[in-house]
Amino acid sequence: MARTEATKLSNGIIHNEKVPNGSVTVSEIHDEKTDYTRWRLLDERGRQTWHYLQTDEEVEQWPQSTADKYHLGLPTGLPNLPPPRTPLASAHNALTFFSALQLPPGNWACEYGGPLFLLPGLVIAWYVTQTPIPPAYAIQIKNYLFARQNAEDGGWGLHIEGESSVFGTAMNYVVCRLLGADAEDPRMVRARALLHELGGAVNGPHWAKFWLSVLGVCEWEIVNPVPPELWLLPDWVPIAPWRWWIHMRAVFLPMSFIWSRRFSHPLDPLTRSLRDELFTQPHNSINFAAHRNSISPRDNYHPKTWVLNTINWLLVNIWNPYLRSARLVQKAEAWTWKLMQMEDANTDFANLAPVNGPMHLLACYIEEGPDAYSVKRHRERMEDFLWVKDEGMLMNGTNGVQNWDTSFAIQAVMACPGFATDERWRPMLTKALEFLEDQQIREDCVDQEVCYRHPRKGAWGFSTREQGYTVSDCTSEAVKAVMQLQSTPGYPTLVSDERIHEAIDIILTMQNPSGGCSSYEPTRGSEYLEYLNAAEVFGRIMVEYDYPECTTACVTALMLFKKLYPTYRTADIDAFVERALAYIRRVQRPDGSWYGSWGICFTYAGMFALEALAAVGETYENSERVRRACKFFIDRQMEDGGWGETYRSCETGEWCNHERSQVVQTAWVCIALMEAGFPEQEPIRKALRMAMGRQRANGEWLQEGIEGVFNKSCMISYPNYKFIFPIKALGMYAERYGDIELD
Ligand SMILES: CC(C)=CCC[C@@H](C)[C@H]1CC[C@@]2(C)C3=C(CC[C@]12C)[C@@]1(C)CC[C@H](O)C(C)(C)[C@@H]1CC3
Repeated sequence: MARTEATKLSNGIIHNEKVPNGSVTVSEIHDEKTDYTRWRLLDERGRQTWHYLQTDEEVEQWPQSTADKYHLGLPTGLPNLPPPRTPLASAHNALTFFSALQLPPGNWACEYGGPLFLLPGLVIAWYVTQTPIPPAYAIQIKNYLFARQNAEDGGWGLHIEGESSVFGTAMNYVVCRLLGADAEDPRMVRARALLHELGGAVNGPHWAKFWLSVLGVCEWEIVNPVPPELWLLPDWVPIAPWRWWIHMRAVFLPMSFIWSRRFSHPLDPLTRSLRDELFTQPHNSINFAAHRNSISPRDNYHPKTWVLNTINWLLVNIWNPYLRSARLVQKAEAWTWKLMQMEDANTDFANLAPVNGPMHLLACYIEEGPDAYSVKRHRERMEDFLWVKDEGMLMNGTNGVQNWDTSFAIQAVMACPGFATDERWRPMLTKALEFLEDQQIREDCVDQEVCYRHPRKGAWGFSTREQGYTVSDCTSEAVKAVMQLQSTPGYPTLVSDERIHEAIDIILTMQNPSGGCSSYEPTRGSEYLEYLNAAEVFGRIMVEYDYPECTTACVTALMLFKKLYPTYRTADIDAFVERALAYIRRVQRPDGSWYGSWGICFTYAGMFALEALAAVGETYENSERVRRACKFFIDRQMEDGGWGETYRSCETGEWCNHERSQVVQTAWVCIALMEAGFPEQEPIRKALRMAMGRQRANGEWLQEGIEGVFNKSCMISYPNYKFIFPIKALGMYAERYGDIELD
């Protein structure tokens, strides 16, 4: 075994430096582990944080819940159930299991991993802001990354199922090193070899170059400009940042501030060593400025356009050296800082998402110093993004899936005849209703026009009320769940009519002139802004687009509302629905399918689109397009009765069959066919038989392929879907055809 020398770093992590001639093999590696019986998930009104208990006393006082055990991959001890013979019995078993995972405030939680570019931002931000990293976190994060290292080449990709890229490999290599991994650990050696094969870190995309410059491993000259001056453009300018998709402008904001300050962590032994490890030539011989546009083909999903390249050239060669006056810089930085403070105030430092969150932490550290309240609060908020599972600790794509999964869970149960009025499920559903009531956003943002925020009073976001961002379909799915429960005998009216009206008012603001709906706001800028897409690794990110999924959610919420409240804004609702349906019809592809942007892929969007059409009475019987849509699915049913497509469908825009059918996608298609009123029962029965066949004796289904996507190229996990959608499909079947045995 090689000899190691331990160095204690400023952040408290013990860092093992292998003496150069040492070598170890994978079989000799004994990674440190944490004690899984000591992890606990705390859910405070939806704010979820994991805690590693230090003493036996604490362990005794705070017992591990079934949900903790399940998420950690420990045996839950949940009992085997009578084998289900009918769809409803299967749904019942599934719900028996799933209900045990409900958290005390009434919501469900789960891992929300997939992207592999989030931890690097967090860990680099922690490191450069001297934030102490608890040893248990360091151990767990490394374990997760090693568990997710691609077996064939030792690298990491953009997401957990993606092929290795410079972005994934360079950045996660850095994370492991910052958390104490040894450069001579064979897994690091392999990752480094691959990175060098791909040309080294100079071939990373813009975000990689940005973070490596922050860390002091690259020179800032390698980073294409991120000028905060853009925030000074008058609002009417077609490229003004307020028009961009909310995630892009939220990232651009702190990034432009940090870029403008050219913050770099002072060199230390570890970063000095990284300067040697990440490149294929000696650090001092690299012409960083010449690598601004270097990028490996594996990372170049959306190559920069000639327009952007020209703008970058002008900024680097003319604007920055000759025209960018100190006064202007100061003004731009002051205004970006003000906008950042508004984002922090409006979210209580939770921030929109895990990319801008760590950047805000760093920006506050730069501007206000290490002891500022803003820095302290941001450090606390970083906890909200972390998740622990059997493989280790990862960073979620948001601060959780609280509202979204809880709304869908309610709707799935509502699809099962008799469940909502069954005493067995009433407490669970009432709790879930209480949670949604608590999470509706009750106030608009302070100075919403100044900080370009869309109205939010009455809305629901994807995760929590604190995060506080209106999302069209999250509002719709939540208000649907609330209306469904509150109109069922035996449930309290927690959300008043007035508050339901407020939600509907918000939904009515979400439609674009096209008739379609986007995610967070109506579209504010032209699709041509995609010419300025500088991220390289993602497609279609610059502005809000229309999505059949979001549009459908709005339509179905409005239709249910109209049924229950037939007098409120009826004309507006009718006009909205008509335009929305025209949009859904227009974007159907000639082969009968719809392309999905938030779930993989055609199976997901098809389910929504057919639900929207069914909501206005357009079904197989009376519509050629619905028949075409059904044919699209029937043609792709697999031998075993299921359906399966891979994430490649999202990337390529063409159906890519999975080698194995997937329970979640099979449920989506069953729901789609039932919504469509597909006249033959056999394909649906066969599909549900397959799903029931994969159900375990305790009622659960095991995790299969990844379910979700964003920005066309990045996949993201929705582990609760394997409960929610099969339950809904089984319930719908029983409702429509009777709860009969399927064979
Ligand atoms: C490129 C950047 C900034 C990465 C950070 C990740 C976010 C952009 C992603 C992670 C989760 C994500 C996919 C999400 C959405 C938008 C983009 C998010 C927030 C939305 C809200 C869009 C509308 C969708 O119908 C749905 C509600 C499913 C998702 C939920 C998650």
